[in-house]
Amino acid sequence: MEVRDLTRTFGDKTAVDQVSFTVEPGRMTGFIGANGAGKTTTMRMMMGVLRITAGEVLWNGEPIKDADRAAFGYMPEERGLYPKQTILDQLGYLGQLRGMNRADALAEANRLLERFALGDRTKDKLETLSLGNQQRVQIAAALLHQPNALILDEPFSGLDPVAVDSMVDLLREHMDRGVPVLFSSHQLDLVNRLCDSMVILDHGKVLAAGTADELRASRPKRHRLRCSQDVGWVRAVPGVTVEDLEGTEATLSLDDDEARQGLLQRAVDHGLLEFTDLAPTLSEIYREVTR
Ligand SMILES: Nc1ncnc2c1ncn2[C@@H]1O[C@H](COP(=O)(O)OP(=O)(O)OP(=O)(O)O)[C@@H](O)[C@H]1O
Repeated sequence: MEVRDLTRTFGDKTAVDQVSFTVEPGRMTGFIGANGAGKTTTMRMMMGVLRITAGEVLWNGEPIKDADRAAFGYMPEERGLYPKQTILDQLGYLGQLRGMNRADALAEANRLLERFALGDRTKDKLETLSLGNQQRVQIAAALLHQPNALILDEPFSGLDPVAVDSMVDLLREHMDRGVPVLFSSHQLDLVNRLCDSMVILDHGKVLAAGTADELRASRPKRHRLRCSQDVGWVRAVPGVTVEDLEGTEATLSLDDDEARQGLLQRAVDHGLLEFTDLAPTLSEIYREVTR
């Protein structure tokens, strides 16, 4: 699934500005960005529930059609299940809307609800469930018809850790069938743990996209230096930028190999104990690119 130069304006405000990225088959791609970055607007355009101002959405290399989208699983931000209807009834109905026969839809709904520990609540009205459990039903609704792709707007918000794990297990089963999964989240630790790839959006623009390793490789390398003696001298080494320095330890970055050589030579004279590369966490990358 690919979006190319996708743009949406509201009046004179550009909410999504020439956004391009790809969601690979069988991959979980995290869509991250601050409130108002444009994630929901992008997903709505991908699902065809919001008009595209410019750009396009491609599915298997071709402009996407409504029939393709009908086979997708979508969890919209506004959710949209019926509070007063019983859980099983509405899942059965939603399955039928997606082309399943009622018996198959009910059987699959029962199976999913069982997996989410809601097997004894199937005859209850949605509104009688806790918010986290309503969320589980929403997820079941998106997965019911063995979707070809999944577009999930904040699917993990409000879920307890056990529910997150059972949802991830379910999503992995779909990914194993080659389904591309795009999900938005504010929970960077979760995105770090779950995603093969990520897209960082800010003020409607893609700031960075790729696998965690690609994103790490694209950031300036940082190092930790530890010596047996005070390391205040590092500030004077050409090509070294000091980020943090305390006594015998410093966190720094280097302009080039020459700077590395110069640093290490002096470090040996000051009792070098440790010189390590620091891999940035996703949170650090996120903060750095959105700064
Ligand atoms: N129907 C609309 N009319 C006018 N402006 C809109 C509309 N929908 C979204 N916007 C604006 O577009 C921008 C992007 O909003 P969007 O909901 O896509 O962000 P988001 O990244 O999903 O945020 P959040 O994480 O808070 O859900 C915001 O400035 C928002 O106010």
